[in-house]
Amino acid sequence: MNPGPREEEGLKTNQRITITEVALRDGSHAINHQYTADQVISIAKALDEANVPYIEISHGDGLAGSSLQYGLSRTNEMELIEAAVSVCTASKIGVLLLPGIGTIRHLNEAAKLGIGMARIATHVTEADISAQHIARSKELGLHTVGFLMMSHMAPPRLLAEQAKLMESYGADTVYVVDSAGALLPHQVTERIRALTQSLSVPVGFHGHNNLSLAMGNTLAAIEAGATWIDGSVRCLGAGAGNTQTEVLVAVLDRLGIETGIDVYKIMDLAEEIVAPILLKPQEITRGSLILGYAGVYSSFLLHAERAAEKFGLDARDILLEIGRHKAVGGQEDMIMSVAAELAKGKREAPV
Ligand SMILES: C[C@H](O)CC(=O)C(=O)O
Ligand SMILES: [Mn+2]
Repeated sequence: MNPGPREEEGLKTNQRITITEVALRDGSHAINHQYTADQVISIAKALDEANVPYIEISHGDGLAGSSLQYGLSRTNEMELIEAAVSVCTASKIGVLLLPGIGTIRHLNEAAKLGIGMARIATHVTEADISAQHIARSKELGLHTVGFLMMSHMAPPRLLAEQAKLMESYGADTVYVVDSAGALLPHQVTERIRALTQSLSVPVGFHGHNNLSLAMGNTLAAIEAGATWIDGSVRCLGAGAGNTQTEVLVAVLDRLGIETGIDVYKIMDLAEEIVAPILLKPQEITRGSLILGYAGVYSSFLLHAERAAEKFGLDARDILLEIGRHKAVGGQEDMIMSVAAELAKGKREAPV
């Protein structure tokens, strides 16, 4: 393939970027956790053939997320992990674990299936609850990532302190996670810089495209020193999805930044294997736009749309109210109670 002219200047990095594909985990939110084993096998196999280094698979809310609160999975995630491991030769399978939703027992179980990475995710100010999970992941010999969610809710200095805690527990990489897709490029730069200046381990970035900034933010993150980047093929992630992997691979190739991923193969799998399973195209709708605008967790979108239908409300009003409450991941139950309150207020409002 002729990649065309490379950019002369490029970004200020000569580092290789390690990409983690998250459509099989973050994308689970967008399809109501309905992945089948056949879908996971065909996507994982194609990602492996495209030479994607890491593929994350779990319920959208991490190991053991399948529940009434977060959404029931169609297929047991351990079955999905096992199936993916069996078809991958180059790619390593990773899992996400939110302490309190998943436990050490789930991590042990996934490790037995042959995963190569565990990402331990906490709210941005709660890194201290990750200590034992990070330590266990290291004992299991896994590449261990600290994943600081809702990073827009903490200023750079506090974020760096939390990242430092994760590093002290043994994390091999720490991520700035823009769960709400609310960060603007300069805010990504400040946050990534704060981490690269205070950590010795590599820094990663996970974006969401709710404000159409996932790609711009990712490039800002790379320029500020992030070397681990998440993407989802065809934007198959919560809300408007993540940085679109096949586009990112092409952009980085144009910039002369090495990912090791085959550009044609990643484009083909996005088009031929992932696009057909989408419930609807991943675009920025008024609902996903509000997530970024109000700083709300991307996975709350479908929950809010269901609540809006149930109570005859506009999902945007629910999401704005949730944003005012500063709800964090795990507080999905708040969506229904906020909706019930709004509906009550509407009924009682003087006419
Ligand atoms: C559990 C969340 O969906 C993790 C994530 O991808 C994010 O915070 O963003
Ligand atoms: Mn996400």
